Amino acid sequence: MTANPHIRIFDTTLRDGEQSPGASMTHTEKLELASLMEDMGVDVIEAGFPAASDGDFAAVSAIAAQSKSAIICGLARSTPSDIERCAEAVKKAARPRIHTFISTSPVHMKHKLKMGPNAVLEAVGRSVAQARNHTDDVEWSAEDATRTDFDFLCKCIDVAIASGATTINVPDTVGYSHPDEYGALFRRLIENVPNSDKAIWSAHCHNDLGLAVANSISAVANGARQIECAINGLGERAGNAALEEVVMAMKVREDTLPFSTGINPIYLSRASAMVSRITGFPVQYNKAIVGKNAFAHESGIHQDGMLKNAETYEIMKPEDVGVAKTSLVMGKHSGRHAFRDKLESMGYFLEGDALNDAFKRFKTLADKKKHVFDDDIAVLVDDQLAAEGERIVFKRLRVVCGTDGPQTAEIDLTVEGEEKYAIARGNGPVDAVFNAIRQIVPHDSVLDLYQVHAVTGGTDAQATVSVRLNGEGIMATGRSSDPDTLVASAKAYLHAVNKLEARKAKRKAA
Ligand SMILES: CC(=O)SCCNC(=O)CCNC(=O)[C@H](O)C(C)(C)COP(=O)(O)OP(=O)(O)OC[C@H]1O[C@@H](n2cnc3c(N)ncnc32)[C@H](O)[C@@H]1OP(=O)(O)O
Ligand SMILES: CC(C)C(=O)C(=O)O
Ligand SMILES: [Mg+2]
Repeated sequence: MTANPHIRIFDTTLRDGEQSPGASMTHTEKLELASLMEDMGVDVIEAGFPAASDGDFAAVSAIAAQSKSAIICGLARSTPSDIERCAEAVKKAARPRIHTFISTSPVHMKHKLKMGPNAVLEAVGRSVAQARNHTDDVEWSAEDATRTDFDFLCKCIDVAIASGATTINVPDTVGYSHPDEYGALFRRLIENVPNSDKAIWSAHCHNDLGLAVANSISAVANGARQIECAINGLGERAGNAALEEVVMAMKVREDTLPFSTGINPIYLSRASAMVSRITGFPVQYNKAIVGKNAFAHESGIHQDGMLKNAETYEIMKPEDVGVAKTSLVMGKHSGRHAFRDKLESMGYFLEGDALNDAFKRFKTLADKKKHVFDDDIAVLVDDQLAAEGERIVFKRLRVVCGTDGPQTAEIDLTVEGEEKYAIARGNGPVDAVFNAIRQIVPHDSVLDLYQVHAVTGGTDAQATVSVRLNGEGIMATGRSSDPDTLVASAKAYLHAVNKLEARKAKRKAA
């Protein structure tokens, strides 16, 4: 059996990625990222554009100096001064590469470079030869290759290879191509360019139409052996092909994409988090491989499938890409299987009616609340367990409050199974609620403490209310939680009344 062809992963997060508006990185951050890239197994690190600034030059030089085994590459225009500066910056690397480029499309040559095709051809030969004077690893790129006349592109590449280029990059600079077309371009170029076997062919795709990863994969299927990509798909405009996506596409679909890379995917999650932290660009929740939701399931049918066998809804293992584990997120789409599993993981073992009741209460809460956290579930179950066997049971509450007053509360309770209703006013909504309860359950105890705090964050957080009553020297504290603070208050008060009554009865019996 022959080994799968090796696809070189060329990471341009530090060069094309940094060109993304707002993504500038400090010297130290660049070194930190380059070091992680080496650990991860990146073959070529494009560390920057040394002629761009003294800062860029210093960063490329430092990355070259700290490098161990990866190729360290700098980008240069075809101008002699850019190439000299780049050569100087990468020279300390164990494996230095100069990457030089010039545009070849009619629109770029005419309007941007203001050069004719012959002048461009001359620049290709001269720049590659100059770069070869410094290193035997020279990459040449035809900027805007996908909008370039095919015959002219072939001529340029022919000259680049003849002048010593060892890697030929065919960028889809403006993200214009689509997979069939881009793959066919590689096939045609490799078939038509003389000495095409003397160079490694490289894909560099932008994501303006959301096709960067698909185009890169198509290039590989048609002869490319290097993919230029960036962590989190960072890069000019809509970005470059995302490194984590191209790597995992080839790994997961090795059956139809028989290629290998040197990347250890366990680092993918960490690399993504590092780039996000450094640039301040958040990772989209539904981003493939590294998004917060890439291994999270909320809907009941999927959660049930996942609990039975993870292969039902996951095509790769989260731990393979450095994500601790799949998360079954509890929300309004969750089902009973996942709810029970969650409870058990939190140490609650409910069965039968208790489980059904808790599940019903959980669904009611999830309908009201966007995020149901473990703490929310804990108080929900604790409340239910505490309420079991209580004499006075809360049913319904309606409160009128606001600036115009009077604050009024209407409450429905059952006392030993018998339905009771009361309406009362108060000095504020909480007072009105407690007065209404007192009408149904008259008692002499005094309110010692009333405290509210949020269980979880956000304006939809559950409020936990604690109420302490003191009657005839006996104290009882009630506690309850609900997204509605007044409902939590009523339930906490009743919880305390129930406890107080039970304690008084115990004392009498003693
Ligand atoms: C598709 C890509 O990603 S290309 C890489 C993009 N990266 C960058 O631009 C890196 C950051 N750039 C910079 O710091 C600056 O643009 C520099 C230092 C490179 C050049 O700065 P300046 O000399 O002020 O030129 P400016 O950026 O305004 O214009 C670019 C010049 O380079 C020319 N040019 C562009 N590409 C090339 C090329 N590959 N080879 C030769 N000349 C080129 C343009 O025609 C223009 O020339 P002109 O001044 O004669 O009109
Ligand atoms: C400089 C080249 C490789 C580039 O970034 C592009 O064409 O997108
Ligand atoms: Mg680019």
